[in-house]
Amino acid sequence: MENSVALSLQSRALIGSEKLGRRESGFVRFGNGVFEEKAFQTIRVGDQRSKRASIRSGIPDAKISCCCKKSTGHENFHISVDEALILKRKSEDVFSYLNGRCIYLVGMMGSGKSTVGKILAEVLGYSFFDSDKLVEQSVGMPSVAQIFEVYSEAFFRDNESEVLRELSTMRRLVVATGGGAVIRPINWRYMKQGITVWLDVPLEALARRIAAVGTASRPLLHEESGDPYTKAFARLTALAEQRGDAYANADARVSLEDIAAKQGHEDVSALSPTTIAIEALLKIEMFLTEKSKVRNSASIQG
Ligand SMILES: Nc1ncnc2c1ncn2[C@@H]1O[C@H](COP(=O)(O)OP(=O)(O)OP(=O)(O)O)[C@@H](O)[C@H]1O
Ligand SMILES: O=C(O)C1=C[C@@H](O)[C@@H](O)[C@H](O)C1
Repeated sequence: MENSVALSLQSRALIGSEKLGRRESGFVRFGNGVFEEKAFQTIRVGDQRSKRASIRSGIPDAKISCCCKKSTGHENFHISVDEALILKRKSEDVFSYLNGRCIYLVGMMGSGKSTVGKILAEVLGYSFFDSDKLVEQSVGMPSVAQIFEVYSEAFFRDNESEVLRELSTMRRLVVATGGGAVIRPINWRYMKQGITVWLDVPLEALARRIAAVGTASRPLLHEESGDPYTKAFARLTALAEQRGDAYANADARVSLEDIAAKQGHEDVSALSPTTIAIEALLKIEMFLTEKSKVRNSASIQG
């Protein structure tokens, strides 16, 4: 990607959080019990100075309500007051441990990286980025599917690595990475500048989610024939086999099967994105506290 080609990073309205600081209250509104997608702000990042200035300058405090309504308008994930409070408390614990480090969510297509990522960004006062969207913007095409078709998967992957490299220089971001970002070792070098979290979702659940919205926007799932669930499941299974343990490089693993078992649910579809976001915060906290214990005992010994 040419430096002169300004790529646009798309960020949430919380882009100004570094200047505004963390809002201690009012980041959830319990009235309607639903999160609401906010308008995205576009900043130019071809020039690193203007990128950082945009992030620092901030925008007026956005009112954040308690619900996540995807832009498709199909889904509403309701959250209870209890869950909202746990989410808030846990985010406060994790915030200080993070010390500004970014969170990179990895996982298969449809694993909920964007949905959960937006919740995490909101409660931490971080900015949210979707690396697929950043690649679309940097290439100047409306969809990943089109980039694959007009150029190639390799071209997409090169641009994806470049986007991750740029993001790795920044702080206080939650990044939903592309499902295949884990296959290139260089991408791990970039993502490991922050904390990496794997959303581990059973393939059946992924296929169900993807079938519900169709496979058109996901080029790697679109080639198979058959009904949407069957083709999504077949292709996801093949991709999971090819990728082997790549996702397991992440610092923290959020297993939906484990959460469901813990909470006595038979099916992971009973788990709301908020529940998953809370578990992600717990796992991040565990990873960071473990790491600081190891560091402390090494400094005592040495
Ligand atoms: N916990 C959940 N329960 C039910 N549906 C969910 C949950 N989390 C996400 N979804 C739905 O699954 C679909 C995929 O979610 P999302 O876009 O967040 O995944 P993603 O990992 O970012 O996908 P991709 O990598 O393909 O962009 C969406 O329709 C979303 O509403
Ligand atoms: O799993 C994958 O390889 C992909 C996932 C999507 O997020 C996109 O990055 C693209 O469709 C490839």
